[in-house]
Amino acid sequence: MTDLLTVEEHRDRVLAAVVLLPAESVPLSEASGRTLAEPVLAAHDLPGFDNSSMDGFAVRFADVERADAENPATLRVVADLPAGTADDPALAPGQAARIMTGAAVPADADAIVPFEDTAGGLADSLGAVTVLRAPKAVGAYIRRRGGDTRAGDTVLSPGERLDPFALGAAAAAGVDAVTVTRRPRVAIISTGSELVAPGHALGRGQTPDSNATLLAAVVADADADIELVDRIGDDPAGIDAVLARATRADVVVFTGGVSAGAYEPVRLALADRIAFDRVAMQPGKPQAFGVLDDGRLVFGLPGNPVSVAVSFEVFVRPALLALQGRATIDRRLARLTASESWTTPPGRRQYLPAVVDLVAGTVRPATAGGSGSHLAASLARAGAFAIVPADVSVVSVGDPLDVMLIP
Ligand SMILES: Nc1nc2c(c(=O)[nH]1)N[C@H]1C(S)=C(S)[C@@H](COP(=O)(O)OP(=O)(O)OC[C@H]3O[C@@H](n4cnc5c(N)ncnc54)[C@H](O)[C@@H]3O)O[C@H]1N2
Ligand code: MOO
Repeated sequence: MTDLLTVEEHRDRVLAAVVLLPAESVPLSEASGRTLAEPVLAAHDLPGFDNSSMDGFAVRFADVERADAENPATLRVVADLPAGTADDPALAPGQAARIMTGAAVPADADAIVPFEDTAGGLADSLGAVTVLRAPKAVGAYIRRRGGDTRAGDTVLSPGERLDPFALGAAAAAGVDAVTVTRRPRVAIISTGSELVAPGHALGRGQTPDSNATLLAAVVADADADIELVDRIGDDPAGIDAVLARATRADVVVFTGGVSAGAYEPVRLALADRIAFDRVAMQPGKPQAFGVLDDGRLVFGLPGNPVSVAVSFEVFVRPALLALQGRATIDRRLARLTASESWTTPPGRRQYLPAVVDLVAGTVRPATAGGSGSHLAASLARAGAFAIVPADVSVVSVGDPLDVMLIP
């Protein structure tokens, strides 16, 4: 028996094979979930002009700085400024302009008095205004030009995922198109003559193909496109046939058929083209990976459903994100305390489906009765994987652990 690879050794091999996907320009409306290939620079200052943050009056601070209820200051209202107006009315001493939130502040004004600090409020706001409370200082309630970002400043950096906040920032900075990497195209193929479609009545020895459904969801969640989802039996000839149907894919993910049995179609068909290894992790020990001559990355994940979920998180998802040029390819880790004890396999790092309580700072197994890699339904309870080092054989209550949070 050859030595087991460490998780890092296998993962490094996978990541070393990744070639960044090409970049393309897309409108913001089509950029959600894409990864930036070039920075987004502000096209203009933001805000683009000094503007009011309150509905009220643009005033000369010197006219109202001593105003209070006993000594109100009365000003003549000489203009009305809705948001969007290009007007810049002159204000002489003793004059004010009614102004709405977002409207440009006149060059002669240096403070805003909200309606709430006047005698008449909105109801009596054209003609004259009586100020009952002085603004705190020059600049009160004025949002300054460039206070958020300056023209030419970097708003978003390469490697960032365009989430809703990032898209909003790009739009606010005056940008309507972004340069992003192409979405990876992924083919998902379940292997196993025992597999039937979910919902199909089960005969003896048959099991629902849950891996394809799980993988299609996690692939989409990794901002990749599904090129093909297929299911084949244990005949190795089916492997080349399905590869021929998936020529547009960047990544092909097989599940099942990689271990030591007599009918292992992935191993039998691909042993001379990709590497079959054993990795010191549980679940997910048998792993296949390689690059076909045409550049497609091929993963052969162990067929057990929990093994598939873990293998995807540890190897496939980082590769899909690296293909996109994503700056962060790892899930967030939290350091949490075990609230139950459990035993773990010696010599293999365990990724245990877990329930976390981030408020209490605790983690416990999601699957009763240990870490069985076949516990597909119990996996639904997990929101994380507790990572137990290879040299630990028992986790005791109170032990600190790294926990991979999903998402
Ligand atoms: N003699 C040995 N036997 C096994 C070893 C070993 O080292 N020596 N490793 C075990 C481990 S660990 C795992 S994990 C599995 C992986 O085996 P395969 O990748 O060949 O997977 P299969 O045998 O095809 O399936 C395993 C298991 O998972 C079920 N399965 C498969 N595909 C699906 C699917 N799409 N949806 C739901 N369930 C699926 C399948 O029915 C089996 O029960 O090998 C061990 N054996
Ligand atoms: O390594 Mo297997 O994936 O433990 O069940």
